[in-house]
Amino acid sequence: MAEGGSMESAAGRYQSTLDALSSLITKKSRADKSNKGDRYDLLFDYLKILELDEAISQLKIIHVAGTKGKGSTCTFAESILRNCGFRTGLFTSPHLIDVRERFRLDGLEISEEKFLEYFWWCYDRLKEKTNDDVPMPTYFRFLALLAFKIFAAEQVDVAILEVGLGGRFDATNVVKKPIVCGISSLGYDHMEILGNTLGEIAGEKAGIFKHEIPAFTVPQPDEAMHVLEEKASKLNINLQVAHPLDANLLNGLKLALEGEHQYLNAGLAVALCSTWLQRTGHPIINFNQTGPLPEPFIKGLTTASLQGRAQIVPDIESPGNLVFYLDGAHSPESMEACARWFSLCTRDDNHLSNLNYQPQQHMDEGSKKDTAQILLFNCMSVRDPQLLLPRLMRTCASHGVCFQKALFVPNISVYHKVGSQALPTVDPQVDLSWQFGLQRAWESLMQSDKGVKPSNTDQACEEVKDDTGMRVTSFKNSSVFSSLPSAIKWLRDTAQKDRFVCFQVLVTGSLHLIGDVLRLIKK
Ligand SMILES: Nc1ncnc2c1ncn2[C@@H]1O[C@H](COP(=O)(O)OP(=O)(O)OP(=O)(O)O)[C@@H](O)[C@H]1O
Ligand SMILES: [Mg+2]
Ligand SMILES: [Mg+2]
Repeated sequence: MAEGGSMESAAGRYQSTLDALSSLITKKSRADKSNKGDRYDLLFDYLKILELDEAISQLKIIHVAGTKGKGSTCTFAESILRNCGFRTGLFTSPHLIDVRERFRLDGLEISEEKFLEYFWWCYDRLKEKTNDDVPMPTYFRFLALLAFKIFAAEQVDVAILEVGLGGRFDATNVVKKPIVCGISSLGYDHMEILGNTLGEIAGEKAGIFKHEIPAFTVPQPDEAMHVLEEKASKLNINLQVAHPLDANLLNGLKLALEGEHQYLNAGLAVALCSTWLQRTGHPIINFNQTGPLPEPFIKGLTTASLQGRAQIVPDIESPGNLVFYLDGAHSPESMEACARWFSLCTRDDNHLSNLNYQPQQHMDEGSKKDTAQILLFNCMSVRDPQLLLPRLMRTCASHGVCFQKALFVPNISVYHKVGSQALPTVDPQVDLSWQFGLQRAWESLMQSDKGVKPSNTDQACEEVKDDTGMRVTSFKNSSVFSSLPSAIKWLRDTAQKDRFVCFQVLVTGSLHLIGDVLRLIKK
C-alpha cells in the first residue's frame, strides 16, 4: 500500500505526498551538474520503469522553451485548443501555491484525487525499481514524468509542455516527435547553467528542435536568431518567426494576460496552434496571418489565465485603498516589461473600473484619491540585483512613476519543501543580509538617479521591533522587514491610517514571493 494509508485524513495524505515529493529535492544548487545533463540517460530508465515510452510517442505534443514567456505561451495555446474542442493537458512551471497548478486537464488544475492516484502510481514503481545505479529521479524530473503519466492516462488530445530549464537536457526533452516546437523570447537568465552569451543560451534552448518538426520563434536579437536558424537548418527545419499578435484581430477584446509582451507570446501561441491543427488533420478553414482570427482562437486568447503574471488583487481588508500588483518577473528583460505594465496601469485611472470595487466609495463627492506606489521586492541570491533594480526603477521613472517606499523581505517558502504546509513559523533570527544588500542598492539608486526625486540626505537608519518581535530596519526610501507577514501588516496599517490614498503595491522579483503574498492576502 502506498504511503499515506486509509487511516490517514485526506489532508494528511496530501501532506505525506508532498513530503515524498520534497524528498526528491536535492540540496545541491541548481548550477549543479545535473542540470547540465548529468546522467540524462537515467530518464530513459525511468520511462522504462513507468512503461511510458509508447504512451509518450502517442501524445500530440506542443513543446515550448525560451527564457521568458514560456508559461504564458503554453497557457494561451492550451486555452485556444480547448476552445477548439480538444481535450488538453498542460504542464508548466513553476507553481505558486500548490504543485498541482503545474498540471492542468482541460484548463483546470488536476484534482487532488487524480493527483494522488498518479503520483503514487509513479512514485511506488520508481521506489521499487530504483537502486544505487539508478537512483530516484530528482524533483523536476519526477514532475515531468508524472506529467507524461497523467496526460497519457487521461488520453488528452494535445499535451502542451513547458521546458523547465534550458532545453537540450531538460526532462521534458525525452519527447522524440512533438507535433510542433516553439522558442519564446530569449534573454539572459540561468547563465551559470546555460552559458554566458545569448548565442550559447539559444543553442541550449534549440536543443528541443527535432528532425523535420516545424518550429516557431518570436523576433529575437540577431545573435540568438543566428544560432536558432543554424540549429534548425541542421535538422532540416524551416524555422519560422511568429509575429506579435495584432491587437486588432481580437474583435475589440483584450488579451487575458496583461502586458505588451503578451502580444509576442500570443502570436507564438497562435502559430503553434494553427500548425498543430494542420499537422493533426484539423486544418482551420480560411485561416491566414492577417485575416481575423477564428472565434475559438479569440475566445482562447481572451480568457486564458495564469496566476502571478500581471495579476491585480485588491486587498480584502482594505480593497478601496490597498491594491497588490503581482508579477513574477525575475530577469532584467522581464523586470522592464513588468515595470512598464505597472506604470501604465497605475497611471491609467480607468483600470480601476475593471476591479470589483469603487475606488471613490470612501471619499467625498468629487474628491480624487491620491495614489502612492510602493515596491515589495525580493529576488533569489542567484540573481543580480544590480541588473534588476535599476531596470525596474528607471523604467518606472521614465513613465513618471516613482516609488514612495521599497520594502525588502525574505521569502517564506522553504525551498526544500513543497506545498502550503511549508509556510513556517516565522524565524525572528532570519538572516537578512541579502535584503540589506538589496536595500543598499535601492538607496544608492535613489541617491544617484537623475529624474528621480532626491531623497533626504539624512540617511539615519532606524531599527525597531514591531509587536510580534519582528525587526524592521528603515531608511527614508526603504525598509527591510524580517518577515513577509510583518510587511503585509505594515501595508495594511498604513492603508488603514490613510484612507484617502490608494496604495498601489508592486510585488515582484521572485515567483516564490508572489506565491507567498497570494497565500497571505487571499485568506
Ligand atoms: N515575451 C516576454 N518578454 C519579456 N518578458 C516577458 C515575456 N513574457 C513574459 N514576460 C515576463 O516574464 C514573467 C514570467 O512569464 P511566463 O511565466 O510566461 O514566463 P516563463 O518563461 O514561463 O518564466 P519562468 O522562467 O518563471 O518559468 C511575466 O510575469 C512577465 O513579467
Ligand atoms: Mg526561467
Ligand atoms: Mg514558467
